[in-house]
Amino acid sequence: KGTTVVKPVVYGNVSRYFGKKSENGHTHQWTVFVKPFDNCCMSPFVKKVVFRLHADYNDHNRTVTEPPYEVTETGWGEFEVLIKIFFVDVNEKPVTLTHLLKLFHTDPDITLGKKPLIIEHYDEVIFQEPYPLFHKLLMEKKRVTCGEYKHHYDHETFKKNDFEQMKSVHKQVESALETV
Ligand SMILES: Cn1nnc2cc(CO)ccc21
Repeated sequence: KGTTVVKPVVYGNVSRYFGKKSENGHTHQWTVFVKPFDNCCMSPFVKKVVFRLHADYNDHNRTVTEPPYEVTETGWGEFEVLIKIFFVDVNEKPVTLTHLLKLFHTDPDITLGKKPLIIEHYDEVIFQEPYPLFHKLLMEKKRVTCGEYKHHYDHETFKKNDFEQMKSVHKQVESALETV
């Protein structure tokens, strides 16, 4: 039958300049996250999310086992964060999203720390023919209890970058469905 379940997610980071450099050289506080696009809680089908930070951070593999799936830190540099989502069904392969942490922006209000920088990317976790029990968990539409998420898309960026990305994701799904 080829049942396909699609879970839309948003991942990225928020960053805020301290307004000055602190004694340890850190200049920004940031939060990297992954959240459901449609505000349906991910906890029924997500076992844990591991955020792999830059190797120089203490305990650079941060494991989060319940929502909100996010890590907040301070620092001075931008680097790639690996976001690995593990599912409650061990037969389902974990999904790894890569996000380039962004701290800096040309907008003076952001540079001066008057407002945060918000970067969001859209993607979809696609499950092909999940086992019945897991399928049931995937279809549970439990509303998020950790407060409604607001998506602060930078619409230009979303339309330009993520739309291209989305088209490629759909192409993958179509070709995968052809094989079944
Ligand atoms: C690359 N980067 N940027 N900011 C950082 C902070 C730490 C922890 O002190 C380690 C690495 C960092």
